[in-house]
Amino acid sequence: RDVVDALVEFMGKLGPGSMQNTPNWGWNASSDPCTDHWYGVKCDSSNQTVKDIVLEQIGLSGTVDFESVCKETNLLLLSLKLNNLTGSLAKEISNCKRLRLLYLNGNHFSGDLPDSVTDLADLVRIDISNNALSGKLPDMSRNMGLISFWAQNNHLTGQLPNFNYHQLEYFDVSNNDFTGRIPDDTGRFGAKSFAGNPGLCGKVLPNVCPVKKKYLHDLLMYSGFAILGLIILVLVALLLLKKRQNLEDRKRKEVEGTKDSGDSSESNIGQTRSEFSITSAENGGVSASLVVLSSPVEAVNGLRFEDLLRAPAELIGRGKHGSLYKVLPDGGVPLVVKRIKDWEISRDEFKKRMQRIDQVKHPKVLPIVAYYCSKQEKLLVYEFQQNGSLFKLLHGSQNGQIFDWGSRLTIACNTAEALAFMHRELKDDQIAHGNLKSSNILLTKDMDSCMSEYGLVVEDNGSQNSNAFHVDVYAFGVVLLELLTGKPVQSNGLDLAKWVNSVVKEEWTGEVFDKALVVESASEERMVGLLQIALKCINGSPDLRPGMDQVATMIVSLKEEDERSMASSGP
Ligand SMILES: Nc1ncnc2c1ncn2[C@@H]1O[C@H](COP(=O)(O)OP(=O)(O)OP(=O)(O)O)[C@@H](O)[C@H]1O
Repeated sequence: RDVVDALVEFMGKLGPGSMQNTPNWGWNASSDPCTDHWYGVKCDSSNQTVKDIVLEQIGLSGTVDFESVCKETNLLLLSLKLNNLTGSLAKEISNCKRLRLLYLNGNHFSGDLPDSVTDLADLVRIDISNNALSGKLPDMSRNMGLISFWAQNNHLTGQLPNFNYHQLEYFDVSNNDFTGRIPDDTGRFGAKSFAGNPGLCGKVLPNVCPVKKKYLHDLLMYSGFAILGLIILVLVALLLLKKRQNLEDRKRKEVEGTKDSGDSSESNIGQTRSEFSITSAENGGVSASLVVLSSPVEAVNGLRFEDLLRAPAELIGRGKHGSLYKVLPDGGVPLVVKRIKDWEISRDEFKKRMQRIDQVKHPKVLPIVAYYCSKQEKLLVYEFQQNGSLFKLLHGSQNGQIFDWGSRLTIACNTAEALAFMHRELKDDQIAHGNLKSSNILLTKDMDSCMSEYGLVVEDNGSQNSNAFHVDVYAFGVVLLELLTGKPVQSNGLDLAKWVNSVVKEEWTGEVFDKALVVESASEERMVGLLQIALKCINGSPDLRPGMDQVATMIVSLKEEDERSMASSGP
């Protein structure tokens, strides 16, 4: 009875329409909506509850009393579309808990769509289009089952709320006053669904959205972090530098103190410089023993052994054949001092050898600046090369440097020519390099390559000695393999040579090359050409290896071919 009374009250407020006087109108408290078949009412199969109320296009002109109509809590469908209804949509709409379909379109409703609509958990379709609704829409993503939302031709404002766009089949909010970004990230609804909202922007609309403030905020935040990180890094680097300087100062003072007191005992001298400075002082008149060869570097010409002794020294390598120190003489250029150990060679012989090497000058061979020879030790002085070695370039941290095919071929060519020249000039003296490897190919300040430590190693074995030039050719072949494969060498290059030989035998030649070269699309034809030269150099039978002259000629012509092809394929 309560429900019937409430429905009658609801109808009373809807105002007179065109159908009230028809015989089956019903809608009075003395009849039953189901059994007496009220106009527009449908009930469940047991005629107990009203399921649908459909009062469409019958000229109703009052207001909707949602509180009353929703007394029928089992209502599934309420359609009042295409009338002249006015007033607002009250929050009591949510009392129609099971409402699935709500059609209010084509009236004169005003005010907003109440938040309580989002409590209608079973709502499937809602049409509020063509009214005079205003205000913001509630967050409709809570209406999980919604598949149609029509709200076009109203005066709705604010940002579009979230919807379950993935689920929606129909969506129209065109011709309102919405603003901001379209939240539809599915892109399922085109411009038509959003048109007529001048303040809206998005992918599908002509209005492109400005960069989100959040992005700007994030960008600023992250750059802030990066700058902070950088500042910390710089501070740490400065701190380390300062520490190092202090250490060097301390060492220098220690050494100077030692000299001043006339005490040359080992224990008083800084560890890094002790090895060559003490033992070299064996014969007293030390300055006479340092032979300074004519050097292109002016600052080196007046170098005295005392200058070397006094200068701060840093051990930078301890190899098979000796130790290497970086030395910074007062006011001079940085030098390196190679201390060769266990070299059974007479002083005269050593001197003669060094002088011969000095006479044979090649621009791509690092000249010896000075040498020192005593019974117990041999020292060689070279200019320090700040850009490191080919080894470092190939296998060290590359700091984003690209070591391309052209540069590799140039180094191969320079080294081959320099080695061929030295072999030619020093053939009669039987002076080969003896220890060619990528760490002995250095890079000058102009990133030119130059070969270092020529002639410092002589194998004791007499029969091998006669093959010293062939050994150099083998070593050069291994350098070529390193350039081509980008792989480091172990066991004197035997492992790399073995691996390359096996891959080539299996005809997977392409697999051999450094990925960096493949990525750069270096000419495979010329890489294979260089590989063939390398394989000739590492021939197991020394006598079958080509001479360095021959090797240099082959590489020069390969380089010319490469340059020609670059020029013809250039812009
Ligand atoms: N003149 C130089 N300037 C700058 N770095 C150099 C110079 N000479 C050698 N080096 C580098 O110093 C490091 C140590 O050199 P060292 O000659 O002691 O090593 P090695 O050649 O591996 O040993 P070994 O010659 O005894 O077999 C190497 O990385 C080498 O490239």
